[in-house]
Amino acid sequence: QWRGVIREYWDRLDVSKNTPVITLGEGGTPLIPAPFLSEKTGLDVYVKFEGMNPTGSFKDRGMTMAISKAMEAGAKAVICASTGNTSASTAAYAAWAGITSAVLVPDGKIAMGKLSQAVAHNANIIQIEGNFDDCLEIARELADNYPIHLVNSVNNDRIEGQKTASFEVVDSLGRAPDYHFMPVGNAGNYTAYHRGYKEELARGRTDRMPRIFGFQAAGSAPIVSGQRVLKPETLASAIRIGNPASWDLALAAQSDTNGYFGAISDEGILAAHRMLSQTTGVFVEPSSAISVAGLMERSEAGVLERGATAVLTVTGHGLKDPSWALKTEDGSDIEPVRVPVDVERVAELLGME
Ligand SMILES: Cc1ncc(COP(=O)(O)O)c(/C=C/C(=O)C(=O)O)c1O
Repeated sequence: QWRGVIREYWDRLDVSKNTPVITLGEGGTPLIPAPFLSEKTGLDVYVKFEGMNPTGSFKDRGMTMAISKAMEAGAKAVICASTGNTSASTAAYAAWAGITSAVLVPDGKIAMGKLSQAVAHNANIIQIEGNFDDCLEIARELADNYPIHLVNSVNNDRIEGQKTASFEVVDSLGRAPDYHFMPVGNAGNYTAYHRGYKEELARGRTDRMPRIFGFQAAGSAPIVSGQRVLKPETLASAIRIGNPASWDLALAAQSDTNGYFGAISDEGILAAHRMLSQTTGVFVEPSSAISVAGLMERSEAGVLERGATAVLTVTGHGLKDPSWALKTEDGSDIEPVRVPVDVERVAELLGME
């Protein structure tokens, strides 16, 4: 029986018998072989399906640590800025812990699934008339000046919890992969995977450090361009972030992994989203599909070694933002065919003559 990230990796986290373990059973997510993507790229491709965490995104890994450590420090209230998934996770873990949560979200820019979670878990939700970066500035100010604990990924406890995903990949493969692909918003997750693999290397559980490839949406790619994006724009709302909170840490990680940051267009993200769900049976929110788009782009660029092992982290479940699956490539609504109760008609439609 999986006991959640803190209990599974107790000796690799900064916890003690004084740490209350606030958990919803996060972690232990599937590492799914992807034969279609392997065939297409000539690599051995696996998908780490982080949408299978309790609130449907990888944020739960960091939240179990952030809220547990906050409670250890006596916190009675937590706050976060969020494009959506952090707010859903904060609200859920705070509800279980019986403490108050406040979440600041960019007005009108949060996917319905995520908003419904924050509401359902009774968070104090405030829509800020600005973008995620504005929300984070306010959340940091409040945490500095009021008795409320910040649980964004600027809080190292979040990175600590999220590094456990690398441990699970090494547990599953018996070593680190050659390449790891993931989306990048604040770059906390990029930092966390690097930290996890570095620790696994130091404890001799792997003989290699993967090259970590991080991808941003073309309209919101500060790390790729090297400068802050004041008005980030992309349909991938989870990673619509113009001033990454872990920018410096991610650049340090990039140099240690011979890593790469790339940008993908919104069209490329949606094409990858369709490819993943139709060929690999994994349904993710658009931002997560950028890992697949990045794999294809780097494979077509001819920079990936044939036969190498690649892990793609897909960070959020498709049910968070399902509307994109109901639109065709040209953006028109998909309306499934409708017939009367008539078995011949159905047989005909299914081509069963
Ligand atoms: C589905 C999904 N995929 C990728 C990212 C990027 O991770 P980082 O690069 O560690 O920021 C996010 C981030 C979301 C928030 O930042 C938030 O919820 O406030 C996400 O929800």
